[in-house]
Amino acid sequence: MPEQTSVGIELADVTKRYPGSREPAVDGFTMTINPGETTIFVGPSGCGKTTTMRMINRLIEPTSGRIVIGGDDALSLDADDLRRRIGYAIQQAGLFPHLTVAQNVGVVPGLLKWPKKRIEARVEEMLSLVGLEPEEFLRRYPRQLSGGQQQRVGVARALAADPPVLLMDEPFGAVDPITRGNLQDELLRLQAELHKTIVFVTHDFDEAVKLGDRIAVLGDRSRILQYDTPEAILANPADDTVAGFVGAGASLKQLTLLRVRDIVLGSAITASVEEAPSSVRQRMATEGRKFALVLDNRRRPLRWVHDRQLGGASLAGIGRPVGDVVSTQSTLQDALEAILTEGGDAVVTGPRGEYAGTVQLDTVVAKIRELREEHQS
Ligand SMILES: Nc1ncnc2c1ncn2[C@@H]1O[C@H](COP(=O)(O)OP(=O)(O)OP(=O)(O)O)[C@@H](O)[C@H]1O
Repeated sequence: MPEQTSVGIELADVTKRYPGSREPAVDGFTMTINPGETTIFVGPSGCGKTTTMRMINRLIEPTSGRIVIGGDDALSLDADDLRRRIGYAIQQAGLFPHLTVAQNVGVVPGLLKWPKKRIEARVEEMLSLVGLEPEEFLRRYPRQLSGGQQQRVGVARALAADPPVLLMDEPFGAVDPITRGNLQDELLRLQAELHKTIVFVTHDFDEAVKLGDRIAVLGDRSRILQYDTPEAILANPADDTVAGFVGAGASLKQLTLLRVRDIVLGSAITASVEEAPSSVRQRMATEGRKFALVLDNRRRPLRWVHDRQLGGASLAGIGRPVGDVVSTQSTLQDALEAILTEGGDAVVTGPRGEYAGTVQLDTVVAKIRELREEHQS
């Protein structure tokens, strides 16, 4: 397999029949997995996700079919050699309990006969990469780590030999929801830097939406029910089974994929604290607006004022303080939350906290409608 960072994977008519089983566990599976992307296999328990994934590194030997990784026929390579070139992370980390963290992370580089010094340096680099302080963790044993820390070590181990392909089988399945969210965020951060070809198995559709560039929704015997981007699957599930799997609230889930920078911002009537209330009221009347946004002298949003509150001599201290603000990086879900807590348009601020525009409920609704129409075939 070439040592380049991005390699694609082709599976052609791959079938697995376990000895003694009448039905194949995977039946004629054909898929192109794009290089440098995260592809998620998602589907109900027992549908064949793990079997399909493990055939890629030949932890399970296919009964028939072809698997090509980065242009090489995986089935004609030496299986041990192949496995050393593909990172593998599993649920509960699967660390060797009698080896230290350093030894666990160094396993594959050791098998590849890297010099000792290079392994040590690589182990430290990998632990830092997954957010574990090397000095603190190198000499610990897996039982001396929390579940989340074990998963991090598992990811560090999978990445240690810098494999172009990473297989991850429910790697965050055994930790609490908060740790799980953190590990997912870290994987996104790592992948933005590393651009590995990742195949990730989960039965959690929300995890698939969050992490996947592409999602394959699998049914019985690994039949591909839909294989597309998260946006397209949410906007237009291929059939009722996929729709059932996507679950309730598909439109709300779409909001987690869109950012404030993806929509056209609205504009509020703004006023500086020094401006005379009467002049603000006049501008509001001209534009037919009920509310204006008061900014401080660095254009940071302070308060919303209603035109009824503009009878006095100064804007200082009147109106309702702006609570939740969002940035252009925020998701539309964050913006919707802000709209709901604020009870009106969400205020968008720039890098220095300065006012940049607003997000209106109508814009959010229109964006979802637009996406749906775009993906309607
Ligand atoms: N070693 C084996 N021998 C016989 N049948 C097996 C073996 N391993 C798995 N199977 C069967 O193959 C089918 C697919 O299993 P697989 O583990 O690939 O599913 P999965 O989608 O990963 O499930 P889960 O989400 O529960 O892990 C199941 O019906 C399972 O019982």
